Amino acid sequence: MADGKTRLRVAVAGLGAIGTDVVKALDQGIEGLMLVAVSANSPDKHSGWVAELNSAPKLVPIDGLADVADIVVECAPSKLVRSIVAPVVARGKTAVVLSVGALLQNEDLVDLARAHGGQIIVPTGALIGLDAVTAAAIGTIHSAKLVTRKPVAGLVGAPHLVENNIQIEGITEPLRIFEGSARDAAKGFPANLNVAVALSLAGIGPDRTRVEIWADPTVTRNTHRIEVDSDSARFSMMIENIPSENPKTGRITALSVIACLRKLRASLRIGT
Ligand SMILES: NC(=O)C1=CN([C@@H]2O[C@H](COP(=O)(O)OP(=O)(O)OC[C@H]3O[C@@H](n4cnc5c(N)ncnc54)[C@H](O)[C@@H]3O)[C@@H](O)[C@H]2O)C=CC1
Ligand SMILES: O=C([O-])CC(=O)C(=O)O
Repeated sequence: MADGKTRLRVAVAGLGAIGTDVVKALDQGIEGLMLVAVSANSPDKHSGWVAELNSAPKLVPIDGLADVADIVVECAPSKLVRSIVAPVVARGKTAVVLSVGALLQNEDLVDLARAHGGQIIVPTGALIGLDAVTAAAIGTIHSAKLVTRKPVAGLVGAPHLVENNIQIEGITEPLRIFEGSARDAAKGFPANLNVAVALSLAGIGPDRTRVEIWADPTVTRNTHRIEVDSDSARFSMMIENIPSENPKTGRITALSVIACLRKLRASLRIGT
């Protein structure tokens, strides 16, 4: 549990575009939290800068994180979600999950958390407006839709494109490459459309949430527009994300995680 000063111990799994920024923010200090451990695929690559952090977190394999932390932040490839999250929630601890698309294939993790008093937190991440969506979902949401436009570099290699032999390299005009449910979007674009699943889990679920994906050579930003109609409000919102060093991931994603961590123990908490 928390240390003597009641600071919660935090570990970060995955030191890529998101994890590196989250680790640095934790090291700079977040009220009520302390960085204790990180996991990397190639620890040697990271040992230098990690050792220079003020908090000097331990480098441990992902299966050791639940032993040393109260909160584990998953920022790793989606195939690792189960091995990172299951031991955490089974000990009644908190997992912050970024690879939210993978939760659809691992829905029992939520049952595991419920059974053991753990919690899975999905930050708004690269999206916008989940506060309004969760509020509207207390009433009745009639429809929810996401339209995503990404530069080609943010989509190449996605299984949906490979399996359907859809060529997007060299296109000169926007091309709609997918239309369907959030569930199918997550299967076809596991590293590119976490936002679709986040929207669906906040609202009306992965089968009723509609998704359109465009490969768009005219945009430089990962652009997401949500359109929601409910018995309390109708709203549409758009976010244009500047890609991070990983072109699939918007820069704001790491900032959303940091904001989410700040809220955990903040004296003043704004927003749902
Ligand atoms: N919820 C959201 O809004 C968003 C979610 N994402 C998702 O978040 C996850 C992380 O994204 P990025 O940081 O951009 O990815 P990234 O590819 O930049 O970083 C992932 C890191 O995990 C490391 N890794 C691989 N195997 C590991 C292991 N066994 N142990 C520890 N580390 C390991 C990789 O070496 C890499 O450094 C991805 O699944 C991505 O799809 C990305 C953007 C938005
Ligand atoms: O949802 C994702 O996986 C990433 C994304 O679209 C973004 O960062 O804009």
